Amino acid sequence: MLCKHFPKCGGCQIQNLLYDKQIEYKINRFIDIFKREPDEVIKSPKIIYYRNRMDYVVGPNYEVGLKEYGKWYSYVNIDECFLQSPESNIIRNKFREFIINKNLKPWDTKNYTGFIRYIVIREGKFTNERIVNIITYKTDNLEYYKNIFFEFYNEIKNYINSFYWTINDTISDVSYGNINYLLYGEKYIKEKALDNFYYISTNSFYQPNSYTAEILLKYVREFTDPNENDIIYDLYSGSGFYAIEIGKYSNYVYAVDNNKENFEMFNLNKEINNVKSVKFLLSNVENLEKINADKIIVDPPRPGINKKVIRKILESNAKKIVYVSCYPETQKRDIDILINKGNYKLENIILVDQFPHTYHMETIALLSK
Ligand SMILES: C[S@@+](CC[C@H](N)C(=O)[O-])C[C@H]1O[C@@H](n2cnc3c(N)ncnc32)[C@H](O)[C@@H]1O
Repeated sequence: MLCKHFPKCGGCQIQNLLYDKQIEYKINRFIDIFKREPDEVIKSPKIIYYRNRMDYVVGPNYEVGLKEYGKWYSYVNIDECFLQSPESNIIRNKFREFIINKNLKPWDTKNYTGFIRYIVIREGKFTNERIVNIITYKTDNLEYYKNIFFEFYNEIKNYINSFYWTINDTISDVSYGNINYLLYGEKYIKEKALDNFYYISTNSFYQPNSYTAEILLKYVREFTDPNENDIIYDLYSGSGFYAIEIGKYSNYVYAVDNNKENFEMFNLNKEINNVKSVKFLLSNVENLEKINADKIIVDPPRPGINKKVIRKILESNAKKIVYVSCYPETQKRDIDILINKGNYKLENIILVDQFPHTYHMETIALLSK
């Protein structure tokens, strides 16, 4: 596959390599960082249309697509992308046509003018449910725009289950905001991983590749090896992706995340999967007083585990740490600290190709003592 927007588009960086060569590239990157080979390398079951979320940005000249790699003010007007789905292509292209026809002004990140900022599409690969969210700057004409957006909804309604409008009234160039209107359909969509269902809202966290997400879940369960009486913390838990699965086997599971939308989804996830015992602590992980755990699952954002949190993990003396990461450089840094200061041993580390055609990878490490 070589998409016509490559290499300008920032969505994929190594699409010019055949898939096996991409894997080779990632193994070499892994070896560079960890100074050892991964114990296992797992390819993505799907290499096109694998992403369940795309945040298409709107540029000042009615570009709708992604940014050029590393350039915050260069927009790639995309009419075909192999990352999400054919339906996503249709919706995005119709959206561009719509904002042009209706003369809706794009937001300009340089001059802080305009209105339309992003269109975010999320979909459940195994449920075929889809949520569309239009992100704009603020307006005094709420009802007027609700009616306009309803016209767009009518154009795409056959493809979606849920239609939102979010207002980001700040100058930050982000695809979320604090005012959310459900304009049509279901409040949330669902995705399936192994035997579990997970609710997804406009901005709750869900692993972006639904196919490898199942693989992560399986390995995290296997590495954690949960027993009935284990006390298990799932740090940076999102909406409880791992905690819900682990909660089927252990009675004392605590998920910790600081995002309210994740908390809301967690409560629904707990219900739909009938996992009663798992508890959610809505908090910054670094604010936990103490981590009193036998086993810890940790899946931080790119900067890795906060220093205070590392200290608390070391103090916990947990016998197993399962460390999932989307940023191997910070994971290596943290693993070294855990090994050197906590006497942990790196038992296993695997590479999962969660992001085909990009140089990103997911890694899962099992540390124990
Ligand atoms: C990579 S995601 C992992 C989510 C989850 N493990 C999953 O697989 O769905 C990182 C999560 O960390 C949360 N987060 C970021 N900083 C945090 C902090 N300081 N304290 C608690 N949660 C945080 C985010 O809300 C996000 O859900």
